[in-house]
Amino acid sequence: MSEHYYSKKTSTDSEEKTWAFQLRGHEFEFTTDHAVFSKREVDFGSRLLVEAFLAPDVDGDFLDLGCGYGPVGLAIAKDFDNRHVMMVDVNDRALNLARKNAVENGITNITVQESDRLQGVKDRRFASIITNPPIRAGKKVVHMMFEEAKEALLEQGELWVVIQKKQGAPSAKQKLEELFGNVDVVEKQKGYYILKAIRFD
Ligand SMILES: C[S@@+](CC[C@H](N)C(=O)[O-])C[C@H]1O[C@@H](n2cnc3c(N)ncnc32)[C@H](O)[C@@H]1O
Repeated sequence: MSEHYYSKKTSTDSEEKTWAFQLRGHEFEFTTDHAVFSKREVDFGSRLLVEAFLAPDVDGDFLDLGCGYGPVGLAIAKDFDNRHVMMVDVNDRALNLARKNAVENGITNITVQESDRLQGVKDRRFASIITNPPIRAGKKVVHMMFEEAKEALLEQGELWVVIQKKQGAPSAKQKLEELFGNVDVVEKQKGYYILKAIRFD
């Protein structure tokens, strides 16, 4: 059976690598491994998302949905140390790396937890949900994530998404418009779109 970064269990051999990367003006050391998304450097889209992100007006925790080895949630947790960042993923290896990367970078205002979409954090509400979604898991899964994200946001909470035009940015934008009644293209670079939708009801 083929193995993907969105699989829950990872049987591929482990070969951890550690490298440095700067995000939001902070120097990080990330450890990554086989069968984890973007293992050689921080993905261009994730970096664009992290750099574009602004805290919402509303108080509350943040959620990094599909955290992988942790670059998005950890960079945001570092910069907003008055907020708590919940980081979730389905992939066990990614979750363990995210925990390790939090420790190695001295970041404590986070919780790393297994969750299929938002099913594992059903009782929680967030001020911002930030995601580089698992395109390869399919449009149905990604759009379900958007639906569940809307329900999990506080009033005036914000959903931030990075998605490439060729991987479905137009249909993601349309889905967010339908769900939230608003969507903003915060940034566009090299075919990557940063979309933001605000929960008003
Ligand atoms: C495009 S990657 C982004 C990873 C990480 N945020 C980064 O920037 O490197 C999407 C992530 O979503 C995770 N994922 C796939 N299906 C998921 C699901 N049903 N629920 C939660 N996370 C999922 C994958 O394991 C993967 O780590």
